[in-house]
Amino acid sequence: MARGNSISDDDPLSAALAPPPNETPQERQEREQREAEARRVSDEIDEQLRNERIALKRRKPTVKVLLLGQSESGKSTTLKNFQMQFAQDTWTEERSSWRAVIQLNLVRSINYILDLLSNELSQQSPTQSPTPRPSTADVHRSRTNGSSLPPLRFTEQHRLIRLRLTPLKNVQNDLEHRLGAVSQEAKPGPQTEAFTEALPLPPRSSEAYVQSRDGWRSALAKIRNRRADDESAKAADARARKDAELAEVIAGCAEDMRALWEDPVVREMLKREGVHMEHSPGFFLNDIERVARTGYEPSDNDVVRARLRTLGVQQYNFLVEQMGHEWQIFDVGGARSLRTAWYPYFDDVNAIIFLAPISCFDERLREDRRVNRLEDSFLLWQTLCSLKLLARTQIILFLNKCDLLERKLLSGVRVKNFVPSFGDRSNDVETVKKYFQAHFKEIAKQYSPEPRRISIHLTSVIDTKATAATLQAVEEGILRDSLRRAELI
Ligand SMILES: Nc1nc2c(ncn2[C@@H]2O[C@H](COP(=O)(O)OP(=O)(O)OP(=O)(O)O)[C@@H](O)[C@H]2O)c(=O)[nH]1
Ligand SMILES: [Mg+2]
Repeated sequence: MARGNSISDDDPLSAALAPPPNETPQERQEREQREAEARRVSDEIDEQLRNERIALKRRKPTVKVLLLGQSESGKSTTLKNFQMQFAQDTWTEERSSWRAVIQLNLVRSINYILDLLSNELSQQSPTQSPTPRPSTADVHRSRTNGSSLPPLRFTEQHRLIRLRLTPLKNVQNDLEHRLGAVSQEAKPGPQTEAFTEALPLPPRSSEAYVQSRDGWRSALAKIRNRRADDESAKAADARARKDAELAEVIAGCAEDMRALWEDPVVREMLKREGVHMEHSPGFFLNDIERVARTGYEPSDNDVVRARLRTLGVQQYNFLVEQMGHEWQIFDVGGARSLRTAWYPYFDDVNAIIFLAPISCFDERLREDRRVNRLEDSFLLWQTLCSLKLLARTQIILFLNKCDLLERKLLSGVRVKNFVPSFGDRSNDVETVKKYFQAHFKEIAKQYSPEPRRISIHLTSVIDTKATAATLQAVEEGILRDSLRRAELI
């Protein structure tokens, strides 16, 4: 090919690409062949890139869901339900790791009762000074001690049971040590300015966002039956021996634990203290015989009732096979001091499932005993609804713990004593649910920067069968909404 007029001799690139001036016909043919080959390869690459782009467009986008709500609202329990429904294999694999958590939940309840008992016994014996009362933050209390009642009739048997159950203190320490920080509940701390807000402002420095990914799944990994990748055979052996030892101690205490829990004087003591063990998270006192047996294997129902708090942010990915979408669910810690860690997840989230435990209308936050738990949920909901960043994010509201709400109302707790605006409405479960639901709806309507539809579900997420149906509806709703938004874009 001769040099064309348009090519300037001064252009070094054109000069380099131009054919040599004295090209023979043979050389020209070879050059043209080389150029044709280069064009073919280039076209092939273009075609490949085009196909990849089309495939990428066809691939279904990842659906990101954030679970939010105060501590003990049921976020991790909801995640467990998702796991059970959409990731059966890992669920089954992880199930036995919950044994230690359930043992700890049980032993902790017993030790709590023992502390109260010790206190009562020492008051009866003039030679001993009373032991400090256990923290009221650990269980749900609603009444104060009645001082005009006849004294409780403790016997020698109570002292013996208390003595025989002493080894459970060490069992609790051992289990807490092995599970790490997640096994400790939030303690009421000094009420710093920052945490008096339902959703504290995000920290200025991005460093404060550095979150431990050390969620409950890594705590479980530490106590797996099988050997961890980085664990020596000797260490795994010692761990298995320790597990067996703890299980033996717990099994040895089973009879006394049952006797303590079923004892009428102890029950009366709990009643007078206003302690409702059965409303507390991680309640296994009605399952002592089964849970304390050596070789105990947790059931699905046990696992959803087990309590282990979330500290870091727990991410869980799974594929919803029928739809072919990958789902990423983020489970966060709900205590006030942990809520600043939520902000980085607001950016590109498809949907938020907000859990409000409506049975908590008569309880206070563990981390700040001045704050009513339902009031905290209302405030948190209001703050989330009003965030501009989330104005177009789909929000699904779970009014959770309906089973506990029903039990509480049936036991005679009156809503109007804790929520004055409830007034003289009937204290039955349907009226109370409707009232709370209307309140959440009204807040969303009043504070959302743009009109939004909120889908509300009345749930008891420890009921895995009912929750499976709810999650199916939630999943379809989220996908429909995400697709509709994608089309609008
Ligand atoms: N009875 C009853 N218990 C529930 C329900 N939902 C959750 N729980 C129990 O409440 C406790 C706390 O639930 P979690 O799921 O750990 O709460 P969370 O919101 O993850 O709490 P943090 O990790 O502290 O933020 C657990 O023992 C659950 O089994 C419910 O609907 N009914
Ligand atoms: Mg949690």
